[in-house]
Amino acid sequence: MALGLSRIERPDYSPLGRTDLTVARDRNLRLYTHAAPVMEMLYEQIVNTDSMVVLTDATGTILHSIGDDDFLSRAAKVALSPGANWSEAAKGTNAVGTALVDEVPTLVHADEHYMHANHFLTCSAAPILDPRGNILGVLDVSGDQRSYHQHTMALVKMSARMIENHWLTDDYRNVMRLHFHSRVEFIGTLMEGILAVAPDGKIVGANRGALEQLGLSGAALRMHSVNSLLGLTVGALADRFRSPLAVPTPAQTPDGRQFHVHARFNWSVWSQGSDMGEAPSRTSSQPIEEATIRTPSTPGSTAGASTSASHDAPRPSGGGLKQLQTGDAQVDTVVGKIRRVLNRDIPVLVLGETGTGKELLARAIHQDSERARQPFIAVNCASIPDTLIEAELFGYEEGAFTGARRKGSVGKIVQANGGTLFLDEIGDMPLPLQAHLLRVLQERQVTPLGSNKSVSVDVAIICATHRNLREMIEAKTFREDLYYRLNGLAVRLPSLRERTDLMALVQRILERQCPERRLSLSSEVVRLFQSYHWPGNVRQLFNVLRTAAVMAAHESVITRDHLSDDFIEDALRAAASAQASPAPAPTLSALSDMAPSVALPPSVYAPAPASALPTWPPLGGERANASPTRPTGPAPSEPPRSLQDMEIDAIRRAVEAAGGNISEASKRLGISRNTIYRKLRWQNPLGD
Ligand SMILES: Nc1ncnc2c1ncn2[C@@H]1O[C@H](COP(=O)(O)OP(=O)(O)OP(=O)(O)O)[C@@H](O)[C@H]1O
Repeated sequence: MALGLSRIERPDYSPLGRTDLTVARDRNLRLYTHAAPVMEMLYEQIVNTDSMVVLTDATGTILHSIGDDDFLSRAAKVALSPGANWSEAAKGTNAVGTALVDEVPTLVHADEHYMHANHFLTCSAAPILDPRGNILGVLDVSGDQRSYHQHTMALVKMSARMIENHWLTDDYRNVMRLHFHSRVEFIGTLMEGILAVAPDGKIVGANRGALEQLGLSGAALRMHSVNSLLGLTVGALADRFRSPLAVPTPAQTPDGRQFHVHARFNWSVWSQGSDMGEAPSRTSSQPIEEATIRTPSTPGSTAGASTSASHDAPRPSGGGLKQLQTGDAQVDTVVGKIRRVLNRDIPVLVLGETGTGKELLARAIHQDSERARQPFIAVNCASIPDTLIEAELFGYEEGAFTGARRKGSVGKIVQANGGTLFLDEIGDMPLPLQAHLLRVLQERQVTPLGSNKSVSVDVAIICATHRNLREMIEAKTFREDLYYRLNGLAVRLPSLRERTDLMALVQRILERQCPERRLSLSSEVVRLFQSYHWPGNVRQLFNVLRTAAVMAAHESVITRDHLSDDFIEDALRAAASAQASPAPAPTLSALSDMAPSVALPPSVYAPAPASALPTWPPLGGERANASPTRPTGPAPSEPPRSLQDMEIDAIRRAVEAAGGNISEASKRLGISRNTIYRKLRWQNPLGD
């Protein structure tokens, strides 16, 4: 089975030990602080209904629960108690685990649970997201399935929203918040949208109500300023809403939606800290005091050749992304896309063959960003042994290891705090570490190995790989959830043979290498270069030119004599075979179908077209006496079944075959996860 789970066994009740649970609770103290009063209120609504209220962290581990005594003891028997993990990996389909994966409110009722032991439950869960869309945890009401009530889900959703709104207000207490709704009387209620606005007018955070009313994703919203979105300026809002008596002002979005807007801000903080053009001092969702932590690199670090850092580098004036533009349209497109997400806290995934300049691009992004004066830390996941990479990334406490490394070390993630972390060859990161990294990205906190104290971090993430991550996901060697977390914007750097600016690139490299003399190429070398396939991409070109420039010490033209013999041989062979065979199509990298250049968040992925459906298992094949591979319809003696029934049967069987793993089943069927849930619930006797 895909997740190694058995449907019929009792769930493995192996909760976290006391210490681990304490650590998990400490780490999520802020979540608990916001959630606890809301959980009490929620419980008051469901008391005496054989139910309980559950709070989990972003990994699905139960942090806290309150409920009816009788039900709590029954729930404990299926590990529905603090310390137990309810991720899909641990329990198969269940409301908490599925809400975590889908990041939407989820009801899982009775036998919709993957494990038989959980069939007595009905569970309504809603994810709790921070204002940047990072998942913080899940709020859930679980009860005896016989006590199901359709209002429970609505209550859970509203409660999760309440926690999110508290979190947002707390996060952005020192910036301006816009509370808005299309109906003025809804301002101040749970239905209102809230936007956090930086002093320069950029939108830096939003609650769920805002996304819903504006019909925009968090990422799309962060591309806007309050002016471009609502036609209002921060200055005018500040002037108007300084008075506590100010009434909401009307505003309209570019697509014609009309709202009433009320701005709230702390005038004394605002007037001191803002000159209306300044970027926010705090761009993350952390409290102010946490966001200012800067931890220097320690001597115990094992940086070596695989990691590099540039601390407090002066912000270069003409460098950055512009220097990469030498006339190739594909590179221009990549740079254009990146410019649009710059400083928007959107993780960038750079795809491309080795030597195409992925790290150079990452450095350029950092240099052009507001983080340019903070560290740029590059970690090559492929060149660090698996056994060291965890310590390298997350750091370790003094005494966590014996021997030379006993001194303790600040991990690379903490070193990058405030700046940019570049994870090169992310596809080479071992699976267990992928889970650890995902946790850090979700919680924005790092706990060094051997320590029980976590450090808050604020890093921009850029990853790169030459591997096909989609294939790795299929092969289960790369986590899908991490892929989506890292892939805010995926861009592919073209291989050198696809680029149309070879000669401009040559010129740029020669100018950089020998600024004191003007070097050019002989026409023979130009021809050789143009017919060559450059398997090592720009890195190879760079090396060939560096050698040639040295060889041509006192000359101004690089000729064939200045090139190394093996390169000439290789290039001539390539030129000869190109002449012998009909002109080959430019060898597009195998990566070309790896990812769209702009990655859409999972929620925007369209279901596969109907033509992708033939992987469906044969319809009707699940009946006891039918061969599972026989593509037959129902036996003639049976009453004809509706298409709808057959479709649902097929979905059920695919889910079964995928071991309860809905993601896997959706891939096999070529339909979205949501469609699976919708279709299966269609049959739900409770009609949800
Ligand atoms: N646009 C460019 N202009 C000048 N030099 C470049 C350019 N792109 C790449 N290079 C040079 O090519 C070499 C390889 O670049 P880089 O390390 O960024 O590639 P990469 O794709 O990250 O490689 P790998 O996949 O092996 O990690 C570096 O020496 C870099 O300076």
